[in-house]
Amino acid sequence: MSIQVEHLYKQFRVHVRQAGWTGAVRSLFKREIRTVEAVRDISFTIPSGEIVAFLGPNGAGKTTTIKMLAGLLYPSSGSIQVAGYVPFEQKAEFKKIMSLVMGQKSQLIWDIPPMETFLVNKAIYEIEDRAFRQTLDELVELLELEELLTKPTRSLSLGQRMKCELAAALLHRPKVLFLDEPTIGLDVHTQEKVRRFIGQYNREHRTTVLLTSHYMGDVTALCDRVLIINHGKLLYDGELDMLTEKLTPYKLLEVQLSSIPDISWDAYGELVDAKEGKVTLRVPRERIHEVSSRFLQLFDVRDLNIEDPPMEEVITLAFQEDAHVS
Ligand SMILES: Nc1ncnc2c1ncn2[C@@H]1O[C@H](COP(=O)(O)OP(=O)(O)OP(=O)(O)O)[C@@H](O)[C@H]1O
Repeated sequence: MSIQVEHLYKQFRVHVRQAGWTGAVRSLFKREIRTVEAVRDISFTIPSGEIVAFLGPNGAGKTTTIKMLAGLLYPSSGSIQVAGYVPFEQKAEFKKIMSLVMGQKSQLIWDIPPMETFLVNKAIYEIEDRAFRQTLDELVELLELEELLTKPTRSLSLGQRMKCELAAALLHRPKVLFLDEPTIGLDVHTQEKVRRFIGQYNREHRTTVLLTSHYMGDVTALCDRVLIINHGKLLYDGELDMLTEKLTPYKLLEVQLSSIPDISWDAYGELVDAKEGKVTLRVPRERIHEVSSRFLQLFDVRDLNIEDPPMEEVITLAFQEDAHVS
């Protein structure tokens, strides 16, 4: 169930409000309209069963794109096919094979327990009794929902509600899943649980997943491939590892020594920090083995650690206007 997007554009026409009350009065007679180019010429393909991260800073165009993929917004131009369907045609069969989860919006009915929303979804998606029971049992086990099913939704914590949102979205066994910030606001432990569930679900059911998240932990744990968008344009489509290598052509070498010698570290790399016996250097990727061996030969090394720069650093660089990532 692949996703194909070609030359996708979305413009919004917004009324410009003038400042102050005289401006407001003037706007009544003469409405000034501005065009917001939210998505500008985006093309990509996601093969069936793949899980891909869709990243970009605030206002980059992620939600707008996802809403078009889920059939909630009309594109201004370009084409989209999701599992062979044109989303904005809103065919009933299309709704049955996809699901959209938005971390900021709830699809659960607030005043009743999640189980009742699940039953509403059963009716909407025409899920047979047996299939419903089976899927529900699996989701209750994987997401540990047992205790939550009959509590009023409004009394659930954010994390508990998010797990129920995921279950509600998956009851009809969608083949394509759009997840817009599924871990937003969750504590680290619940984030970890939710992302583990998404990974497991994707592997077991070969669901195609497009995921947006501002948490790099979600991305590194779940996705090999990332799409990066900024100002509505696609800046990068490729492997996360390649992006890291391109943007940060160095590794971090941390060495714990018995004591820090009073020498220049220039011959080893760029010094980041040196305190309490620990030296941290930025070392070009191609020199990392040679530099680590030299350390082991020349110094009294107690511990040595080689790491990629933090993903947040890579992504911050990737979001920059002039990042040469494509
Ligand atoms: N309904 C709308 N009317 C007018 N402008 C809109 C509308 N929806 C989105 N926009 C604008 O389109 C641009 C892209 O917004 P979008 O919500 O897609 O960004 P995003 O990447 O999802 O951001 P965030 O990470 O903050 O959720 C922004 O400039 C936003 O203000």
